[in-house]
Amino acid sequence: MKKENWLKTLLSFAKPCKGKMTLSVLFAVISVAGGFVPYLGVYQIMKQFITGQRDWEEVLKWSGVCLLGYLIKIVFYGFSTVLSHISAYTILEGLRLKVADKLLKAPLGVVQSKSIGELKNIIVDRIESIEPPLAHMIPELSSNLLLPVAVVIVLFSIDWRMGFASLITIPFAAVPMAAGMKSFHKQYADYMAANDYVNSVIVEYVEGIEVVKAFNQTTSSYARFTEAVLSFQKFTLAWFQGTWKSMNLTMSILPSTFLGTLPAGLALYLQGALTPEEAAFCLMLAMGIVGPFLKAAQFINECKSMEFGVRDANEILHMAELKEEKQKREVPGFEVKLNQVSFSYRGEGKDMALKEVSLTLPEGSFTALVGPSGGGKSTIARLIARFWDVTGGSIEIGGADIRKLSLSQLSEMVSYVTQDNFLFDCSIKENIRIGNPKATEAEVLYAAKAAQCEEFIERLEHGYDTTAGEAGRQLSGGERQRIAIARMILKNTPIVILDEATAFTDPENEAKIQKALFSLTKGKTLLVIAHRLSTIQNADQIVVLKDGTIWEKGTQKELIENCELYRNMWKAHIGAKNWSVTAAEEKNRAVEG
Ligand SMILES: Nc1ncnc2c1ncn2[C@@H]1O[C@H](COP(=O)(O)OP(=O)(O)OP(=O)(O)O)[C@@H](O)[C@H]1O
Repeated sequence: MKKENWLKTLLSFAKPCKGKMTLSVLFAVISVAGGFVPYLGVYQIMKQFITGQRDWEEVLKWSGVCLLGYLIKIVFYGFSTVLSHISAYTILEGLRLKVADKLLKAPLGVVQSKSIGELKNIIVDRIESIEPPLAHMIPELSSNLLLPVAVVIVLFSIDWRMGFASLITIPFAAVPMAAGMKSFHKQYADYMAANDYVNSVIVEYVEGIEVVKAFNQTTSSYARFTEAVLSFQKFTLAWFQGTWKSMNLTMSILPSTFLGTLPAGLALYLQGALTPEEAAFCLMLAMGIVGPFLKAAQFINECKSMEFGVRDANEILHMAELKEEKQKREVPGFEVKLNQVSFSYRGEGKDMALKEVSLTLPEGSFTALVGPSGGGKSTIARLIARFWDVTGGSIEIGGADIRKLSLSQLSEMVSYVTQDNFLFDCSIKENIRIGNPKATEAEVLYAAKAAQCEEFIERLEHGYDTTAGEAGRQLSGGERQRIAIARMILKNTPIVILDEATAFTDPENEAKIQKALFSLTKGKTLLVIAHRLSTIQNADQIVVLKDGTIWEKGTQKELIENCELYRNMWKAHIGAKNWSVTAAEEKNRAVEG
């Protein structure tokens, strides 16, 4: 992966808010300048008293100046903060959109090589962790750094010895600080790795809670979970124990500026080099150096968190993309052709899921893929939908290599319904509308009806407006599949792939859906993967796949006559069907008896 500087990446997303960021810096500087005015005001007031003038008008004037300075500081700090927050959210928005876009453009395998926990960690937590430092850095870091710098400059301008005296604690504090920071980057990287691990184990635990409940009765029996939590706790404790001494020492030495300024101020006053008001002013100024400086030091941690956030986001931003043409291409037909297609999920030429498969799905025909588990049926379907690119050979639609089409053009041509049907947390209606966001209400209802969804949707409390989350567990696997089929019907593409699309549906509904599907897909290039062979017996061609190669192909009649593998599969299917009918009859007889 190409390594890019994290700051460069971050700034590349800052382009739309460059003006706002510049203004934010400018306002922060004005705020710092405003914050310095009260120091000068207090000095003038002090002078009135120390010199014995006590001109109340002067005192009142300088009090007003202090108040004005303070107001300028607050108001401009507010402006700066607002602008820096707007900029931070703009940067985060750009980053999140780019990451989401990247996930769509990357091959599915690359995305799936990361666990859900890992992805959630990057997209939700890491990117979110960039926001607070980003939003606060400009106003806070500017004031917390510029103010001490300005104070030190003023101290030097009053007397260079007072300037040095105010910095006396720095070399002493630097020693323990350097010791504490020695392995900061490595420790932080280890902390992030430990954090990632514990997060991904927690997400895995929550995702697999059903299995945990079924096979382990208590949390502690889920060893991986407890071990991960414990090791994270141990790691953080060890880190804290390794650094608290040096950090506490630094924090106690650094603010003790009086150790330098008090004796120096007194000595210079006694020598006559400083007037009493100058000496008092220097002592007052020296006290204002360390507080902001320590606050600025907190940003070291925040900057690291930002660095790691951007670095991890960068990992996604630099994922390999499926190459695509930007321009739409004229595709004369919808015949699908696999030319010597080979494919390995590992991309290294080993564990070939498909080996030089050549197959034509004529336009408007119905092809079924059958065969033993692991034969490569779903792989063919995924490759046609271009979730991955073929390792060898090519796939054409209407004579055009699908790698030469844009992903959106391909998506307009191909619908792919799988066994895993994800419902987004919006209404059932909106979930169906994903198939075609421009569909009218009537079209959505029509698709739902055709996919036999109406009966169970009407059962839900808010019908079509029930959110998928609300419907949640109320929806069975078969019902979810029917929603996915409704999406496909609404999408209305010329090529349709159904990968075990009705596997979870009960036989009665399956028959109805099949009927609807076959009438709705008439004239389309249809590819069906099914284990229930009775559902595909009328296919124009049935392709038997075994071990990544085409074992045999033909019509149902031809295969029963010529292909022993298919014949056995058919017998097993019919046997299972007869068995289930007989079992049901026996059960009925027992109930009646
Ligand atoms: N995401 C993946 N990563 C790695 N290997 C995979 C992946 N998906 C499938 N495979 C492997 O590729 C081969 C073909 O799998 P495929 O899912 O295409 O078979 P199938 O015929 O559809 O099986 P089934 O009928 O069980 O769904 C199998 O050996 C499988 O283990």
